[in-house]
Amino acid sequence: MKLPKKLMLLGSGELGKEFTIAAQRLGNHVVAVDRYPHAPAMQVADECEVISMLSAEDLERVVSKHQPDYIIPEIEAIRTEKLLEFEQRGITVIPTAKATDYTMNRDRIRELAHQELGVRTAKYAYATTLAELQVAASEIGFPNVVKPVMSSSGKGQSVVASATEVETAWNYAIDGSRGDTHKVIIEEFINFEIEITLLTIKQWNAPTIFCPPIGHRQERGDYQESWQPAQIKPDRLLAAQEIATQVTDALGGAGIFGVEFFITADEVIFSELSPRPHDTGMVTLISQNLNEFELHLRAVLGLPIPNIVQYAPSASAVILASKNSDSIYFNGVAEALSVPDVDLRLFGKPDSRPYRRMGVALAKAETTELARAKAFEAASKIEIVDR
Ligand SMILES: Nc1ncnc2c1ncn2[C@@H]1O[C@H](COP(=O)(O)OP(=O)(O)OP(=O)(O)O)[C@@H](O)[C@H]1O
Ligand SMILES: NCC(=O)N[C@@H]1O[C@H](COP(=O)([O-])[O-])[C@@H](O)[C@H]1O
Ligand SMILES: [Mg+2]
Repeated sequence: MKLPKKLMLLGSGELGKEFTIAAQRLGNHVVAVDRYPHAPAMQVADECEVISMLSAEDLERVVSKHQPDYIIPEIEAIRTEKLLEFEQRGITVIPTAKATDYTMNRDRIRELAHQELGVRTAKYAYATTLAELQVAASEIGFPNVVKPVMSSSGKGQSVVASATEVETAWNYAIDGSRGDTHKVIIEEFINFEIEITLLTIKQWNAPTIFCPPIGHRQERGDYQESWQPAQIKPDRLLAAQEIATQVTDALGGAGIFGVEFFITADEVIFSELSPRPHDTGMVTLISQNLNEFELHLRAVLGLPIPNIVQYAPSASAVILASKNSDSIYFNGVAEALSVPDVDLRLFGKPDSRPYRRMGVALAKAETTELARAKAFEAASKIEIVDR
């Protein structure tokens, strides 16, 4: 294997930025692509392109122009049929074009896990009209969770407490849906003790390996804080590792996957997975010898991963914007960094909107509780101002 390789990143947010840094540390050439200019990964990549990644023509144009060795999707919203075509033409799509196609929408990956592989998931049904959703809701029971089939980061997702709320949830899901599909998934509400991301590294020519489990807390369907290791019983962890291996084997290829599980008093329930680094996995930027981006890169390029070492209990806490602005400054950086074993990533997104993730605070400590408190404290010291 000869380096450098040319890597084309489809999606250039905070996850892509750290991946680009990891790739360039080993001398690779990165072309960062996204829908808007000055996206985080573009600030550190060798070259960049601003296109609609849902457009087959746009994708064709940039792939023909740059002739990458690898196409590395960083977001879900990509014209995945086109990725299948690139793969047939001999370009390696990470982890596989099939994996990006199956995980673009919630229905295919859910059916693969539940129907083909027999993995335990929340009870679910689909609806394409309000009337269908009302019937499905009465069958699944209350509370339940309604989500657009095409969405991520909690967009269009709501918890429905009773029959009177179904219509509001339907409208919210349709408004929050990516594209023009009017299909929603309704799931039984899982009353979990903890939810985890199991970073699963699938390699070309070596066995699948795992990072210590990451616990996380979500609000509005979007992650607020994560910590590692998550305290779960060894037999639960083993069960999650077996499911993660089964699902990622069915998707094939190589790379890191963020496999999400709900852990209840007596069950391990598969939720969904990202065939790429996971937002909650940003905690590995401080916790491990190799972070999730370095692991992804090594898996993609077929480089060895001799060990994954967790240095100490660690945590991450998000820094969110509160309003629309295109003039972003951060106050409180010095205060946040004055505590030992605390670090920050400020993504450099050119504009903000309410709840947009603009940065993350990272912390290490003697226990996950202390690390969480430190990361939260550091994040709360950062104030986003206009000038
Ligand atoms: N059936 C459920 N029962 C209980 N909580 C749920 C259920 N489905 C989703 N949630 C909560 O909402 C969060 C977001 O849901 P999910 O992961 O399906 O959405 P997402 O939009 O794909 O998020 P992301 O892209 O950020 O991973 C979950 O992490 C969990 O906290
Ligand atoms: N849960 C998926 C996730 O966290 N994805 C990360 O957020 C970026 C989009 O951010 P934006 O919406 O602020 O542009 C994506 O590009 C990726 O880095
Ligand atoms: Mg999720």
